[in-house]
Amino acid sequence: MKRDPQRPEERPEPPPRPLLSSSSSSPPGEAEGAELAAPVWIFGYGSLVWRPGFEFTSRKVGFIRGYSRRFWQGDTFHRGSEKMACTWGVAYEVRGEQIAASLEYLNMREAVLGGYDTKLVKFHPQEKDAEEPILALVYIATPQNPSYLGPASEEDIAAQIIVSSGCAGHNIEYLLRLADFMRYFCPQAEDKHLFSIEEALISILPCLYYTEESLEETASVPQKSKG
Ligand SMILES: N[C@@H](CCC(=O)N[C@@H](CS)C(=O)NCC(=O)O)C(=O)O
Repeated sequence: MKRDPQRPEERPEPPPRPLLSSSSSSPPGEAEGAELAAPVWIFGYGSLVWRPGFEFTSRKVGFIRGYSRRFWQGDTFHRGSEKMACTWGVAYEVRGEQIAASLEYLNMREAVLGGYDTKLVKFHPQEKDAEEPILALVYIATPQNPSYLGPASEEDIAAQIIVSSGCAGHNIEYLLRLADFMRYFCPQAEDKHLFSIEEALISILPCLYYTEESLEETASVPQKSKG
């Protein structure tokens, strides 16, 4: 059972408006001048940040308000607050034929296999001159979904991540790639939960991160002679 982030607490959002209002009968992407049709934005905050798995036209780093990323979701397939919480991630712009293709792919990956619900949220691009927030689709796990594991200590979550892997790879990769994304693309953002789990994981597996001290300690330990 692996843990990936989802958000059990959420602020009541306004009822979602229809995502794609199209008067044409043909599916999105085949309508006349589909490339001129309005784009759809999809926000990722977990593996979608570093493994979207679908074709997109552009992407932006930014955040959504009212949600907190929590590793409280277990998954046996892919890798086993009321202050204004923010969750940072990546929003992908899809256009034309990318819309149907990405939604079909994500419905399987996120909803059918992952137990996530879909919601419309306001995405705030990180760019300084970003105008208005962008309406984006996000896949969110609620406590009612079958893979919900609920709150646990960062140490327990780290211990579970260490022993979890699945068809998409090891759960350690999931955690470390997400922590790296936050460090390099959103250094100003806080995510105590994520980095406490990473810290707990490194303290359990010091081999993951060699430090000067650990190398010196290793060197000073007398090697048992074979034989
Ligand atoms: N919905 C979140 C989490 C997505 C996520 O991690 N979903 C799992 C399925 S439950 C997944 O696709 N895992 C693929 C992987 O671990 O590479 C996001 O927006 O990134």
